[in-house]
Amino acid sequence: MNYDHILIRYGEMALKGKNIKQFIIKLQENIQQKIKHFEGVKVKRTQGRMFVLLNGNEPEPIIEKLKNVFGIHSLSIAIRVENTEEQIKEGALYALKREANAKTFKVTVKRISKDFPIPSQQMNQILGGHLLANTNDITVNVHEPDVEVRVEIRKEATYITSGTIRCRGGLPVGTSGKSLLLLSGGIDSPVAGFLAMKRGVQLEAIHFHSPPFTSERAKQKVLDLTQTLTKYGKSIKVHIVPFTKLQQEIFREMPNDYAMTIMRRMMFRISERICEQEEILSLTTGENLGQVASQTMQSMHTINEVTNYPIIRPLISMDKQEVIEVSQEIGTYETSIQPYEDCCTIFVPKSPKTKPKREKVNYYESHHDFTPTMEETINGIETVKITDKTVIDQSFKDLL
Ligand SMILES: Nc1ncnc2c1ncn2[C@@H]1O[C@H](COP(=O)(O)OP(=O)(O)OP(=O)(O)O)[C@@H](O)[C@H]1O
Repeated sequence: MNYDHILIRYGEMALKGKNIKQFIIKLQENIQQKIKHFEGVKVKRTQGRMFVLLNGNEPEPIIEKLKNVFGIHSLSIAIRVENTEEQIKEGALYALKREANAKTFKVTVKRISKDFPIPSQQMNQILGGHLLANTNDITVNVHEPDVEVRVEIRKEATYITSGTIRCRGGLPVGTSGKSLLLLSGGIDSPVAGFLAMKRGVQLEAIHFHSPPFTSERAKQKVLDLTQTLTKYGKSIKVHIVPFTKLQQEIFREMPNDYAMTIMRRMMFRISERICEQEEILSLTTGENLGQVASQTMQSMHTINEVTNYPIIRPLISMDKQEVIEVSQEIGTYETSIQPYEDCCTIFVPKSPKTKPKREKVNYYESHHDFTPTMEETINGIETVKITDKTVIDQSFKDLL
């Protein structure tokens, strides 16, 4: 007898009424995609649960992958036995004995298929007695057991587990549409992307760079961050915008204290063009309230004016320290703190307006035609698809 399945629970998704089927199919697809490199592994669905059939594979490396699949609430290693009292007893004993350090246990039986003749409560007692009789130094504790042996008697078979691993929850990536993440090399925007993905959003990313003021390393850092994000979803397309000429024109032609606001408006305008081209319905940024001049309420109001697209700002209510903690946990922090320049910080004027007015910005913009440079910039955009297998190093630029 051996653990041969991983049982997957999908919490919040169970609340989605009529759409549940579509969510479950997407979750199954995403799981299959993440573990397709393990030979013989299969993902199966039954009522309210999903199972990974291990087919001889060790469970641990597969669990490591599954922990990062949004939509999974928790999982357990399971053993599948036939629906007979003897088999279930044997399976429960195996599951309990695997927990070598446990001093107390509890059995919880769920009889989902009424084809099985013994009611749950009675089966609880039968199994509790069997486990006590066949083990030493372990007692029952129904309130705070070291281990809970869970027995689910289903129509096709019984699944027995003895531990629960909490996962990230959220919704399967791809069930909430696509968003374009404005990705800098900083700490915040990768976290924003991660949190959007957690709500089922599939990402593409856009990065503005300004060579020679920003280096090849700075661009590569963004690709590295993107690759880390693919751990939590699918491959991600990154659109790299050559921003130098337009930025220089903005800073040359516009009043210094309004240049940053106008630059941000250009970033949204260009992002919108990518959205149209890629059929993306929203933008996602790492903006927060009140951190810097471009993130005051007044500033957001003025910058937002140029787009009708919804802007998702997952970090809006978070403290910087909270954002840092998430970035450390998801593995983007160490890359984000590498000291490479960002186009938006290189060109920042000494004293940008913290309360830029819409009328003034519109007035300034109407006195200069940015269209030719804007079109040239858009024509120069390069797109690269990053998967969790993409090899990114200095020579990567040759692929662009
Ligand atoms: N070079 C860039 N390319 C794409 N998006 C950018 C770029 N620079 C900034 N952004 C977007 O604008 C948001 C606000 O940037 P800003 O530099 O004001 O704040 P930040 O807190 O330093 O953000 P981050 O830590 O993400 O760089 C970023 O979170 C990101 O979404």
